[in-house]
Amino acid sequence: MNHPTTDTRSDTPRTATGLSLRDVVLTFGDGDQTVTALDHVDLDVARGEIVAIVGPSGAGKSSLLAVAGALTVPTSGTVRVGETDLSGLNRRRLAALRREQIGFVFQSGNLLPALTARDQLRLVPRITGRPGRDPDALLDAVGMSHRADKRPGRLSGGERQRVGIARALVGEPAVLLVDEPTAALDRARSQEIVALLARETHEAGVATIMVTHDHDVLGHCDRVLEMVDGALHPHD
Ligand SMILES: Nc1ncnc2c1ncn2[C@@H]1O[C@H](COP(=O)(O)OP(=O)(O)OP(=O)(O)O)[C@@H](O)[C@H]1O
Repeated sequence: MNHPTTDTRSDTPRTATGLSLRDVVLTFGDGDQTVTALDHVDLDVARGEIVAIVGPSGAGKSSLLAVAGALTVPTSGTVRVGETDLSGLNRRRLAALRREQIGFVFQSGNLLPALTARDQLRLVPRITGRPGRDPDALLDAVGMSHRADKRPGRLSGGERQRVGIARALVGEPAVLLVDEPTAALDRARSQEIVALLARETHEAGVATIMVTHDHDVLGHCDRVLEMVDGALHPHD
């Protein structure tokens, strides 16, 4: 990440900011009951960079993903996805930005039970209205081309997670938000999945934030930050 490079697929400079949070505060409740979930958070994630967020339960990691993913409007501060300042957008435009610019990967893949792996990916362009990446090429890239015709019930946890990653990337998002991707996986599978996330982040030029409790996988990430009481710190 030291040298400005150009992503082969999109011509997006690796130094371009994919996601930017400035002085973001998120509080819940009021008066004596106020909880500060995010406490003046500043964070820039470049296109082609994967940043891991660790930290204790209740520190604000899920809140960070919710704000970065345009699911929760912060109490104050600025969130930008690419060049777009989210504070200027109404609910309809926020929903459109989520569909078009943000990919989500959850703990267990969150796939639709009735659809084959290929059809999970084919559904995305119908929702976004944009062609996106070729489903078969992307399934190949995540090592799932031989399972493309299988439904989630016939796939292992690691395979489901691979399909979930491919589905999150098929719409060519600017930002990828990943919540505990290895929670349901054994150690070897966890390493494979985070290595895959890092490789796809670099190759697709997406700005990735991964929340994890799994310290064994941090070596795959470009940066690691720790969240404590709603504030971000460098991780030793
Ligand atoms: N909807 C809500 N209403 C009130 N308080 C909330 C709400 N969502 C989160 N909080 C509080 O905000 C703080 C941060 O919660 P958050 O879920 O972001 O932490 P976390 O780091 O993701 O925790 P975990 O690792 O357990 O998932 C906590 O004190 C939590 O209780």
